Amino acid sequence: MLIRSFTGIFRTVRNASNMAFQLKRVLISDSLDPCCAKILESNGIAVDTNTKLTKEQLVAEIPKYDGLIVRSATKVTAAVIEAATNLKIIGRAGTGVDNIDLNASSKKGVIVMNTPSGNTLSAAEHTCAMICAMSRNIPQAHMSMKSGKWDRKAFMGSELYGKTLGIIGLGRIGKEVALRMQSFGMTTIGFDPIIPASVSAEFNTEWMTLDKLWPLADYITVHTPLIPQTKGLLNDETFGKCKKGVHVLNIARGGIIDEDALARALKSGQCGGAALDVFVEEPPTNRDLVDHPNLVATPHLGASTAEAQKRVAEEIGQQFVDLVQGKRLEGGVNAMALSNALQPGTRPLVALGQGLGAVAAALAGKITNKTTVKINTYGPDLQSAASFLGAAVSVGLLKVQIANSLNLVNAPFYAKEIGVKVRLVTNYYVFWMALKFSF
Ligand SMILES: NC(=O)c1ccc[n+]([C@@H]2O[C@H](COP(=O)([O-])OP(=O)(O)OC[C@H]3O[C@@H](n4cnc5c(N)ncnc54)[C@H](O)[C@@H]3O)[C@@H](O)[C@H]2O)c1
Ligand SMILES: O=C(O)[C@H](O)COP(=O)(O)O
Repeated sequence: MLIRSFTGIFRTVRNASNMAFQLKRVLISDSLDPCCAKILESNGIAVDTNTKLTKEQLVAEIPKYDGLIVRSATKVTAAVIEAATNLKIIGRAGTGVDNIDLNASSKKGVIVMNTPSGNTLSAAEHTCAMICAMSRNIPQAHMSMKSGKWDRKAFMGSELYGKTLGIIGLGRIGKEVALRMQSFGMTTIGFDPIIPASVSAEFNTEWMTLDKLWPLADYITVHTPLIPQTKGLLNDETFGKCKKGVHVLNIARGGIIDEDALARALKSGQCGGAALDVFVEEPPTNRDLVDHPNLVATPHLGASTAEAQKRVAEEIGQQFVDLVQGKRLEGGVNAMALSNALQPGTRPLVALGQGLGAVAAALAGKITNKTTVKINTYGPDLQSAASFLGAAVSVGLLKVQIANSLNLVNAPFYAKEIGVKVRLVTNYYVFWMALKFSF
């Protein structure tokens, strides 16, 4: 019995040191550049693409797959995740993961990963295009001409030169927007709770609190995720703190600017113009807002360029392959522990912890709270080894003693090998084992 257990242990140890991640079949349920499927297939992963699934069909189909790749159209709800009996990983070819139920994914042990920088430049350029379009009424003038008119009076615009652009959210896109609009002669100011003033100063943007920003900005653009702290950031009260005629943009996520408050501000003239690429409901049902003459709208096109789509498709495909091959976990949204576990310096210790965990599991039932496990290791970092071991045998039954031995001073930090001797002293027997982990 004990011998059989140890055969199992050695198998587990071998798998653990590979850190391999099996994926057989992936569903791509939103429209993606074909390079993603090619990357997966050339690495032995079967791919089905079906961008027409209804909610119900997705729930019915998902048990066939151990991987799913989406953009923003597919809603990966708790119902989908509950039905997904084989799902291990959800990839988002893009940035926002608000269409994926992260709680349900984490509870089920499903990794969610995104490709947060592949569409940054496209979204930033789209924002700048919207600022220009809005300041010169280009869409309205275009529509007027298309309807056969030649109206040079109705579309008087205003220069951007000398105006102030308030940027809320100074991350990847916010920063690129700042740099581009400065070339028009705009002064950029901004707020972000994480990015400090010293960092925003590096891209010539003065950091300030929102209360200071509202009355200074001629244009306000939001580049944050949609989270409880940013939902309705622009609302009746904050519009009231802005300059009369302020122009606002949302290329980030529907709802950061409260749509009803925006409709009211446009009606009263408190808001002189707005540009929206994203909506609370997509497609939007609030026609009063969409049809307002001072609103410029696009149907969530921020990332819709050939370049961005190629980048995010390639990135998500490669990220899946890297994980399958145990190389790294890039873009993990809900799996920090696993991302860390795949770092080169940590991998040997994780493997050690897994191996020892397997030892503990195999001995479960044969040990009591009187059992002492003495572990002699040689390798780079016994403290970490000890903490991984602690986690691995957190059954609470073992008294663990870690004893240093052999050549530790000269051990390289990135070990190629860790050796461990486990001495189990139970009520009934004393047992020695020597395990060696190679990487
Ligand atoms: N329209 C599109 O097609 C499109 C394309 C790409 C990204 N996006 C969206 O754009 C947004 C920004 O993307 P990113 O890549 O720049 O993200 P990012 O993570 O690089 O930057 C977001 C910034 O928002 C800041 N932030 C968080 N809470 C805040 C708050 N309460 N007030 C002010 N700032 C706050 C964060 O600290 C962070 O610096 C996301 O919502 C993303 O989904 C939209
Ligand atoms: O968050 C994102 O990456 C953007 O909103 C793009 O969404 P899309 O991939 O559906 O165009």
